[in-house]
Amino acid sequence: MKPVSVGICGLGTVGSGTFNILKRNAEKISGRIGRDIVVTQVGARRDNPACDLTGVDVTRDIFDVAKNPNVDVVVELIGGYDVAKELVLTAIEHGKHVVTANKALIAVHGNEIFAAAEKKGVTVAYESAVAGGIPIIKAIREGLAANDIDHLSGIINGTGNFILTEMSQKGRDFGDVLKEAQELGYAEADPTFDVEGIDAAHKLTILASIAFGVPLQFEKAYTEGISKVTPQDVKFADELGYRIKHLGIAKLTQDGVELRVHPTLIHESQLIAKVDGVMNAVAVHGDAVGDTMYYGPGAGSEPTASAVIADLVDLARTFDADSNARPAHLGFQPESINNIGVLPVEEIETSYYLRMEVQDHAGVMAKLTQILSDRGISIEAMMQKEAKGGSSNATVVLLTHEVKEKVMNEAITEIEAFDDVSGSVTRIRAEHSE
Ligand SMILES: NC(=O)c1ccc[n+]([C@@H]2O[C@H](COP(=O)([O-])OP(=O)(O)OC[C@H]3O[C@@H](n4cnc5c(N)ncnc54)[C@H](O)[C@@H]3O)[C@@H](O)[C@H]2O)c1
Ligand SMILES: N[C@@H](CCO)C(=O)O
Ligand code: NA
Repeated sequence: MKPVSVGICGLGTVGSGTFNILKRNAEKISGRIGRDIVVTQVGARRDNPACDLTGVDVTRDIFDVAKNPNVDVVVELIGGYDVAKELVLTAIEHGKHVVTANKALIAVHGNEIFAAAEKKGVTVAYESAVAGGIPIIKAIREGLAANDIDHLSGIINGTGNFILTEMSQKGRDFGDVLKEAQELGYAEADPTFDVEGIDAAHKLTILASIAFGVPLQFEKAYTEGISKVTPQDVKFADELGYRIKHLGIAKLTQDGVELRVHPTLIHESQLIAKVDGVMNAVAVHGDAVGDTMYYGPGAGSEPTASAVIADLVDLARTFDADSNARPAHLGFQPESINNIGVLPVEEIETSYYLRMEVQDHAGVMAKLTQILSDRGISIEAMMQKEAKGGSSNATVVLLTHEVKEKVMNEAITEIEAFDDVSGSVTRIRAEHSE
C-alpha cells in the first residue's frame, strides 16, 4: 500500500519526539498498519540538533507544508492560538488531515475547526492534546461508547502535579521546581497556563465535550491555580489524611454541566491522591462500566509524541475509507450534541477545607460552628493549632461536608466579619468520593 505522507510543523519538544519515534519504530509501526508512515516535509524555524533531517525536505515556512500536494497529514506542533489556527484551517482547505497536540487551539477554536474539517471530509485528531501519552480520547470516545457518562475528574497538567509533588514530598521551592519542569520540556511556552489552571481547563473542556456530548465551552470553565497553595495547607491537609491535588472536575447534572479546575483536597486512600510527579490520571464514571481510571505520563517529548503517532496510525488505518469510518470529532455526531450550559461556580456543591487565624479564647469555636450550622453546613473534622511563643492567636482548620458554594461564600463573609478572626479565610475545595 502507498505510504502515508506526513508533514511536521514545529520541531520543538513534541515535534522532535514525533520525528525520532517515527524513524526509530518505523518497522513496528508499519508492521501494525500494513503501510509506511513517512515524514516528507518538516516546517521549522530552525533545525533541531536532536533530529537527523537527512533526506527530509525542510522549509522555514510552515504554510508550505499545509499547501504541499505531496503531504497527506499535517502535524501541528507549533502551539499557540492564531498562527496555529490559520495553519490548521489552511491544511483543511487543502484537503489534508490534521494531527495536533494543541489543546488551547481545540478548546477555544475547536467548534469552528471541526465544522471546517467535516465540510471538507477530513479529520482533525488531538489525542496528544489531553493527558499527554494516556490514550484518554480513544478510551472515552471509543472504549466507553456504550455508556451514559455523568462525571469525570483528573490530574491533567503534568507541570502542576510535578510542582505540587516536589513541594510536598521534598519541601522544594515553587519557582525552583517550575524551572526544572521547563527544562524537562513539560511546561507550556507561557507557564502561567500550567500554574493557573488554564491548560488543565483547556483539557477539561475537551474531555467534558466528548464524554457528555456538549459543545466546547472553555470560556465558561471555572479556573483556579496552584500558586496560592501554601506549604502550611499541604501540611495541615496531610495531618487530616488528605493530599492537595490540582484537579479538573466535570459533571453532568440536571441543572447543567460543572466544569472546574482548582486545588482540591483528596483523601489519601483514593487512587488519584497517589498520582505524583509528571504523571496524570483521569477517572471516568459510566452507567454501564462503573468507575474507570486511566494513568500515565501527562507531558514530555516522547510520551506526548506517542499519542501524536497513535493518531497518525488511526488515520493511516482508515486512510482510504469514508470519513464516517472515523469517530466523530467530539465523540457524537454534530446533530446529537446537546447545547447544555455550564453552571456558575456558585451553584456547585462540594466539601471545603477552611483555615483561619483566631483569637484563642473561650467561645470562639462555638461562634464559628454556629455560623456554619446556621446554614446547615456540618463539620467533618476540626483542628486547632496554638501559636508558639505565648501569642493569643491560634490557627483553626475545618473540613466540612458538602454544601453549595454560594452558601459557603455567605458563611465565609460572616466568619471574616467576626472580630475574633483576623485576616481572610483560606478555602480549598475537597472531594470525598473521587
Ligand atoms: N511539551 C509537552 O509535554 C506537551 C504535551 C502535550 C501537548 N503539548 C503541546 O504541543 C505543542 C508544542 O509544544 P512543545 O512543548 O513541543 O513546544 P516547543 O516550544 O518545544 O516547540 C514548538 C516549536 O514550534 C516552533 N514554532 C513556533 N511557531 C512557529 C512558526 N510560526 N513557524 C515555524 N516554527 C514555529 C518553535 O520554534 C518551536 O521549535 C503545544 O501546543 C503544546 O501545548 C506539549
Ligand atoms: N504543559 C502541559 C503539557 C502537556 O499537555 C503539562 O504540563 O501538562
Ligand atoms: Na492523550
